[in-house]
Amino acid sequence: MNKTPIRESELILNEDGSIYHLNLKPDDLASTVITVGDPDRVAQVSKHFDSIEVNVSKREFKTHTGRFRGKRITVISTGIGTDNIDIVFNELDALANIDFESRTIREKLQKLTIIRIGTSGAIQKDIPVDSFLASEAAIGFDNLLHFYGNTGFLETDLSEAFIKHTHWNPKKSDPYVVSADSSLLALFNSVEMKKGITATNVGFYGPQGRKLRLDLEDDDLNKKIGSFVYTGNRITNLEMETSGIYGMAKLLGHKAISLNAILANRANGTFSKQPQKTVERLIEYTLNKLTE
Ligand SMILES: O=P(O)(O)O[C@H]1O[C@H](CO)[C@@H](O)[C@H]1O
Ligand SMILES: O=c1cc[nH]c(=O)[nH]1
Repeated sequence: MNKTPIRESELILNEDGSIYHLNLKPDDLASTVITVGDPDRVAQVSKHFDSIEVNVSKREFKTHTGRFRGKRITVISTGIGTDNIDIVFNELDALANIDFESRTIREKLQKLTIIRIGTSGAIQKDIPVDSFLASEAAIGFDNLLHFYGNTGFLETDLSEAFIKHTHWNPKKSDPYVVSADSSLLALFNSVEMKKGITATNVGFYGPQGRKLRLDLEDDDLNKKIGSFVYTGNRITNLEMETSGIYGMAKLLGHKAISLNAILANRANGTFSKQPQKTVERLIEYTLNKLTE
């Protein structure tokens, strides 16, 4: 074990001893963590808690830690995008696995259980708005994972087949595929929960094939993504964080699952008439499954 202290420019602590962006101290973190994109969704989750012991905010990162039916849970907002996932996951892991006094990695590493409750747009006609979908795997059109070593877990056969099928323009990115934690996939399984491969992109408009005033590089991108099938599995939905979450969780040794409230159906051109209600149902579903 390397006991050289991590330098002040790498492990950045605030004056009160909290970690740089999240403003949290190690004791503030529960071993079960729910991540949401929208800071307002944090209170939507924690309003179900019996008690809240931590309430901290900085930038887009809002955190509540409390108890739900006796189980200690942290709920934290990541904001939008895998660039924020890099910050949140490195800092959550530091809180769990680095001794802030000695600035060294702990001998015994803690494995966090991380559940994303997010919103997403389906690209398959048969996945209606207001349904739930668990991401069995994520294909990342962002490039976050390529900045790290030890990525032997990437499912390169799938990404190579995808690149070939879509004639992917390499100027966009080098797509990478990471699978979900299988025990969490089983925990959140039910007839209500659809499953599929989630595509994570670097934007909401052009990168997800949305056209307002701007021309797209490839008008057929979503169709090509939607027609890709690999060993019976298809890409079902688009959002902006899951590939980073799955990749960072695998690199750091944590368990992660991404649960999607489907608010848009891009193939049918529809959007939910009750987005808040659908997200609320997914929150209740998640909290119940965590404590069943
Ligand atoms: O609702 P959240 O969790 O933010 O997730 C989705 O919504 C945002 C875009 O509207 C992106 O972050 C996307 O991944
Ligand atoms: O279509 C959608 C809906 C929610 N979030 C996304 O990223 N895309």
